[in-house]
Amino acid sequence: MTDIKELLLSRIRDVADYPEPGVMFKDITPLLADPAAFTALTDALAEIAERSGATKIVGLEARGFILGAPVAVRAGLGFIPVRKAGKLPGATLGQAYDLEYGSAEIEVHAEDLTAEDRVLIIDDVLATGGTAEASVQLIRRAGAEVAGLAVLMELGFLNGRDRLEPALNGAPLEALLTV
Ligand SMILES: O=P(O)(O)OC[C@H]1O[C@H](OP(=O)(O)OP(=O)(O)O)[C@H](O)[C@@H]1O
Ligand SMILES: Nc1ncnc2[nH]cnc12
Repeated sequence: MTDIKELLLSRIRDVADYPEPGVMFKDITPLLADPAAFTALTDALAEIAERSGATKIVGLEARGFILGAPVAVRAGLGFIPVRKAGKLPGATLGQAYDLEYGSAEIEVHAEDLTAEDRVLIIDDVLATGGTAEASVQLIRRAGAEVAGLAVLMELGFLNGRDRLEPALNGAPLEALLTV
């Protein structure tokens, strides 16, 4: 494993049985609190953004905002928030989905994405892939192209990649870490 991967992994805390029994929660707050690790993560994701040819970064609420916003600034791209339903004030498009621990709906401002846009989606964790799959569908319905999806960590045992790959339709899924 590279030094950067070791650094990132060492700053992610496992919390058993959160938010419900049977879930091993991957807590990224120690990583965010460490400026060297947070900078290394931002740089690695910005490099993926530059390679992808993306014109915009979409971050998925809430932890995808924390990672996606500095990446957008670093890569010189606009940042578009995909929020949980009911939080955006303008005209929205929405998409329902299932989570490892529940179900939810996400929304985006319809006017934020156009047919000219190539979007890199950023989030912290790929678990079942439900959130990511819904975001891909949402971005396509908004008329934009999906340049790829980048996450800090993929939970391989939940097979989110298998669920997501048909929706990605050839666009890359890049995970800095896989556990
Ligand atoms: O692959 P999935 O099974 O869809 O799970 C992954 C999603 O779950 C978490 O977000 P959560 O909905 O818990 O929201 P939060 O970031 O607001 O805590 C995580 O940040 C991803 O967005
Ligand atoms: N196990 C997990 N840890 C952190 N975020 C998650 N989102 C879905 N499953 C998760």
